[in-house]
Amino acid sequence: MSLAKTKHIDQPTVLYMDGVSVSFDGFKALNSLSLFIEPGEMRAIIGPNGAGKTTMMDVITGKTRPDEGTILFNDQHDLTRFDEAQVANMGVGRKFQKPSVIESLTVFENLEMSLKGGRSVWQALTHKLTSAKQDKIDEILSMIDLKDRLYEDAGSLSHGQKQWLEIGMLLGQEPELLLIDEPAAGMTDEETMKTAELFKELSKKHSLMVVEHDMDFIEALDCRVTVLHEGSVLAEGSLANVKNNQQVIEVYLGR
Ligand SMILES: Nc1ncnc2c1ncn2[C@@H]1O[C@H](COP(=O)(O)OP(=O)(O)OP(=O)(O)O)[C@@H](O)[C@H]1O
Repeated sequence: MSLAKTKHIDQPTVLYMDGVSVSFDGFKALNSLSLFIEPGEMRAIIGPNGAGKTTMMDVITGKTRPDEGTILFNDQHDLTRFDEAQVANMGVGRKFQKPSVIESLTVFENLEMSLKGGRSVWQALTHKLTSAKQDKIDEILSMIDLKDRLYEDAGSLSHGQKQWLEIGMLLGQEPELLLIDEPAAGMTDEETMKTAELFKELSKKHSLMVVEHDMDFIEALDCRVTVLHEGSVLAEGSLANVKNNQQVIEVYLGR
């Protein structure tokens, strides 16, 4: 039986999770979680502390193995069977909350290092990139708006710029699905809105799952929202829709 036959919906999905549960010492961090993301979709995930948002990203990316449930990438790869490196290679990129750019390297060097396929021995010896790789770096730089900081150390960038650089480094891996954890945390209002614009641009070519608490940012993303609570989906819909949901107000927004 092909894996796709285990799906309970007909439409194509880039990410399909059904009945996913994870327990830590008897406590269910994920409790029969089911959600799916369509190809090319941007989805915001919100929910109170401890709702299971990080654990959900951990099971998608092969960091944590679920006790039960189905997780499919592109309707064909059963992600529960692979480790973190394999899932990343398949095209699922993850950005943790804290930027992990190498501060002593320049913006260019950070990006160069992140490119898929790395550098060949010849390129490393001659310090030359293939024109395809140079084009890729140019494309990423325009996207993250760091063209004029190219040869400066990443350590000299603002917090927001470091986050954008790290997103650029993820793009170097050419992921199909990006999982991004609290990108707006610590950003100025201006950086937050610029990040929303960047994500809208990214969503033209990638599918995105964005975990965030900042409601202004989520409003600017203008996408479907899933509310997690106690390890499962409490509500799903437009932001306006979930904001008016009485249960969502009680467990999250009304606090
Ligand atoms: N390795 C672990 N061992 C034991 N309990 C864990 C572990 N990881 C997570 N938990 C528990 O599972 C629940 C869900 O945690 P998780 O970090 O996924 O929530 P979250 O929605 O990401 O929260 P936050 O918004 O605070 O980041 C929490 O109660 C947490 O304490």
